[in-house]
Amino acid sequence: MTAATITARRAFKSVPLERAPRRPQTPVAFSFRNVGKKFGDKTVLEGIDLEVREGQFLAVIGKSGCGKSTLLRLLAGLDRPTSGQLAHDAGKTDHSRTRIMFQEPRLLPWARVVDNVAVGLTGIAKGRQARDRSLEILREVGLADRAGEWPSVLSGGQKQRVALARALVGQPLILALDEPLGALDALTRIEMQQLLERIWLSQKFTAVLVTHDVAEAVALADRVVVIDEGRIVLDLDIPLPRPRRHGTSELARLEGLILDRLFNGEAR
Ligand SMILES: Nc1ncnc2c1ncn2[C@@H]1O[C@H](COP(=O)(O)OP(=O)(O)OP(=O)(O)O)[C@@H](O)[C@H]1O
Repeated sequence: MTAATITARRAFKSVPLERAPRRPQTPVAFSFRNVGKKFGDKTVLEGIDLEVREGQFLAVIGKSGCGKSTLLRLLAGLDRPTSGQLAHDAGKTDHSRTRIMFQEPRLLPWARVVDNVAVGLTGIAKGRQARDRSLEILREVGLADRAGEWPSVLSGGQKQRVALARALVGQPLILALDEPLGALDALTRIEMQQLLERIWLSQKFTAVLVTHDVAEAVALADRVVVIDEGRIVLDLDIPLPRPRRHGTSELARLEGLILDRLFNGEAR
């Protein structure tokens, strides 16, 4: 039996949730403590306890409307919890080193690609320095040769690469990803997953990916949490070596565990 199987089984035996100790030597990047969020009378998140370590890749999965984006917006400081506490490293609530990327690239149509990337350096660098850093990150996402073009001439996948470059150019500690690959075709999506993994491995930021795609979650993440009706109902380690190959039996097994929790509320 592999380590992944053992961890998965352990997580399932203890449904609704068991928290195995994780890399205790690594500092905490952020933590949610008993966080709740309401919109008017509607409770969207409740009793969220989540501690994520620096450099971890976390995927957040759940059915439409379960509160995934709301959780990410709280993390990025775009909204505030109604109850409980959210803390970043050293116990401070500091959103300044968190960047968020959405399903739509949200590029400025009147700014060239390099200037769109430099938007991510607002308040950090300007002029020549901003341009050089933007070009450097464009090289990392494979778009250095498109720096002087307008966003309108890029493909959907290329626009998302620019959005990724803009999110990363300021060297965030935490990158929040709200279904960033959701609108891409299947092949472009796999290419973007590989790019994201490569950059995450080299830059070592903490990644939090909201996705509907269970295969994407287990291919990319160190850990997957499943949200159902505003609560974390499964917290699963994915301790598999990288890079991971799509379609292996180990990944399929973990996908099955997550799908069972999503649709049946339990393991097979
Ligand atoms: N600003 C808001 N005002 C009122 N209700 C909101 C607001 N933002 C989100 N909601 C509600 O909170 C619930 C959770 O929304 P959220 O966007 O977090 O879900 P989600 O899991 O990300 O869904 P999806 O996968 O469809 O994007 C939904 O019922 C939504 O209508």
